[in-house]
Amino acid sequence: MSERPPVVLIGPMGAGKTRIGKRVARILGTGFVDTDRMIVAEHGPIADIFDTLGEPHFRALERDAVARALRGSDVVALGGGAVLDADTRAALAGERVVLVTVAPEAVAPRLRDGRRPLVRNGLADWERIYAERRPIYEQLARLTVDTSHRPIDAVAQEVAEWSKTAA
Ligand SMILES: Nc1ncnc2c1ncn2[C@@H]1O[C@H](COP(=O)(O)OP(=O)(O)O)[C@@H](O)[C@H]1O
Ligand SMILES: O=C(O)C1=C[C@@H](OP(=O)(O)O)[C@@H](O)[C@H](O)C1
Ligand SMILES: [Mg+2]
Repeated sequence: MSERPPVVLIGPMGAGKTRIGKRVARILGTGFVDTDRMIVAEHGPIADIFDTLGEPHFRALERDAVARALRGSDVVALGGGAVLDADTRAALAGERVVLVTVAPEAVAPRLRDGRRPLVRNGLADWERIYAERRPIYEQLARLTVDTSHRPIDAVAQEVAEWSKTAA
């Protein structure tokens, strides 16, 4: 566990935050935390939380998970909507925040596993949600990497190298 604030991956659903975060941590030889995985471990599948308790309840669980993850983790992948929370945005300001992006045509096959309740009705919803959040992502990010046409390993390597030089 590191004394410095973590490297934090943000960005739209299916961009690769979870996969890349895990690889970055492996390259750096450090720990990794995914806030969605914390929520699933503690409260069950995300789709079930949305269906039974609603999105506001999920966001409250997420806010709590993010606050814990940011304390003392090395690499953290957030869920795509975590930055909607003002406390989370304040905590991320000026930190080593990486925006992971992807083009609609590349993300479409990645969203078909049915685990993301907000995009059950298809790509148009993904595009609308991304457009709404894009200004927030871009304001917070100090590095942007696109995963549409590059293998996960190459992107992870770039993020790991950058994280060593970023104060
Ligand atoms: N170049 C790539 N970079 C990142 N993820 C990719 C890439 N190509 C395919 N994927 C796939 O995209 C899916 C979504 O990745 P995930 O890390 O869960 O995204 P997020 O956490 O941003 O929602 C995974 O199944 C992953 O294997
Ligand atoms: O963008 C969002 O609002 C969400 C993104 C998901 O995480 P990923 O971005 O890792 O898919 C997950 O937190 C939930 O389905 C809601
Ligand atoms: Mg994820």
